[in-house]
Amino acid sequence: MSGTLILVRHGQSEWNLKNLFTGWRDPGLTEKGHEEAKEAGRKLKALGFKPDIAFTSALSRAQVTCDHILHELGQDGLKTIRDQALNERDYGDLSGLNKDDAREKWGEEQVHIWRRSYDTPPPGGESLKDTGARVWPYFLHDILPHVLRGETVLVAAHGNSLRSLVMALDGLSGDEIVKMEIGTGVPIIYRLNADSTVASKEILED
Ligand SMILES: O=C(O)[C@@H](CO)OP(=O)(O)O
Repeated sequence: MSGTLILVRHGQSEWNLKNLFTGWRDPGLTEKGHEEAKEAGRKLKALGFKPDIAFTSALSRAQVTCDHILHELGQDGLKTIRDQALNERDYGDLSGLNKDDAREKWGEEQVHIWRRSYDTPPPGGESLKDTGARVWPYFLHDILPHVLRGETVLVAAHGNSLRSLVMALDGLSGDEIVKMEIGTGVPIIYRLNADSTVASKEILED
């Protein structure tokens, strides 16, 4: 067995609440979102987790979530690396549009394909496959070596950047990933084997 990888999607953002496609836009967290992030930190603390390093995206909702978690853990100031490789999937022309308005305009099925399919990009944006093509190499090169050294690594990122990571870690197919959702502020704990395969996975839901 090697180390531990803790994945957390940011708490609820202002645009999650308003039901807008967000992607690379940069809204802040709602009150509920701040609370979800703190609660994630409290859950991790109760279980005795103590990250050695943290990674987050270039977007504030993930960075603030990361800060809240580290604060709850009593680890303010822990080395934290911010990189846009962990950003949310770029929603292209859909960014800023209301998801219900989009369903009315293009139909329920088309919008679901843009939101959840593996390889169909939204207009002008990234598919989950495109997202994985930047998340996975970054994970392999920058994050995984820490886990394989036996460290505990916190990654605070986004629904779809984390879906692409979970897809690769769990070996899910393009069909299986369609049904997979990641909740805001819900930690996912992976223990990895020395050969980087998954030894165990636990989702810290309420
Ligand atoms: O708008 C977004 O960027 C994402 C995550 O909030 O939305 P969806 O769940 O529709 O992929």
